[in-house]
Amino acid sequence: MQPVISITGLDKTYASGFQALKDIHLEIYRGEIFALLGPNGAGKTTLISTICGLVSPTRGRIVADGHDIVTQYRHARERIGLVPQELTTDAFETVWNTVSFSRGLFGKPADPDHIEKILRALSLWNKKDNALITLSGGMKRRVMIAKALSHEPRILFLDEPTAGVDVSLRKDMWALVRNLRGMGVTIILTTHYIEEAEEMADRVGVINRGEIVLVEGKAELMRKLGKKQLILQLKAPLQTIPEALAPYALEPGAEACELVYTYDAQRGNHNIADLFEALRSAGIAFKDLRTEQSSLEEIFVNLLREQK
Ligand SMILES: Nc1ncnc2c1ncn2[C@@H]1O[C@H](COP(=O)(O)OP(=O)(O)OP(=O)(O)O)[C@@H](O)[C@H]1O
Repeated sequence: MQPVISITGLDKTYASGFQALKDIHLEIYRGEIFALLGPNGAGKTTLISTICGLVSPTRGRIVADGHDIVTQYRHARERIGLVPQELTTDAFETVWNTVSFSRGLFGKPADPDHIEKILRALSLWNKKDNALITLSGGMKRRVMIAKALSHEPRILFLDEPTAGVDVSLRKDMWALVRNLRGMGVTIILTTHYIEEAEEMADRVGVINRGEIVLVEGKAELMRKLGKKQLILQLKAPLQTIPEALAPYALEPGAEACELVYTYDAQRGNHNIADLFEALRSAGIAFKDLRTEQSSLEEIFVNLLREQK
């Protein structure tokens, strides 16, 4: 796949001496939704601010849509739209003016048709003459996205797009981001909501203490690291687990009659047929069963634990 952003050997040390990014190598592919996931203070904002040219790299190189972000800053920046965490707008300005003005800042000629298209796509068209101060929080956030899209960037950064946004609005935002990808925009979002990465991303990059710990397709990540559990509901509670079942490392479940078998979902040889046979031989009958797969949340927590 073709990278739209290539980062090689990127370090960032702030003036305070604090090293916020350590030897980052990362490629973002054209047309994907990439979620940069990490705990507070991991370096997510520093990384996207560096790609957007707002923070200068200490070492390393970043190329955005074919342009070096340091030596060809203007060209690189033109390709990029950034929706920052904080809403930075003039509260008394109208939606239309805010978005149109932003396009002008990039030296692009006025294009009312384009502005109309994005306002409609973001369900803001009927608010175009409203002052920002009269809008709800969710609408203001959408204005920030419209602003970032006003100069027709190929790459859109969303820094914590749903921080402090309630659950139903969060779902609207996810649908919106998918729509934007449908329009051909590559999307990089930062989040510490695992649910958000799980819901939206094609690939997930995990950053912790300034280092990229892992980059993986979301489905692969879940498949690779996800443990699966088979939960058997027994007909009668077990006092002890018979010796013959020891190889399966069975554990009692949350309910009295439950027995849990944990296996690696990726491996084909997880012996479930053998387990059933062994249960039958031991005279243990079950009336129902279900499987559960670990979520990205559990995977993430385990990853960070391993790193310590
Ligand atoms: N201007 C600065 N000078 C010194 N240190 C900074 C500066 N900006 C950020 N840092 C530090 O760099 C680290 C990474 O911060 P950053 O904002 O990139 O993290 P983050 O992953 O975006 O966190 P959050 O999820 O809380 O937004 C933090 O320890 C932060 O205190």
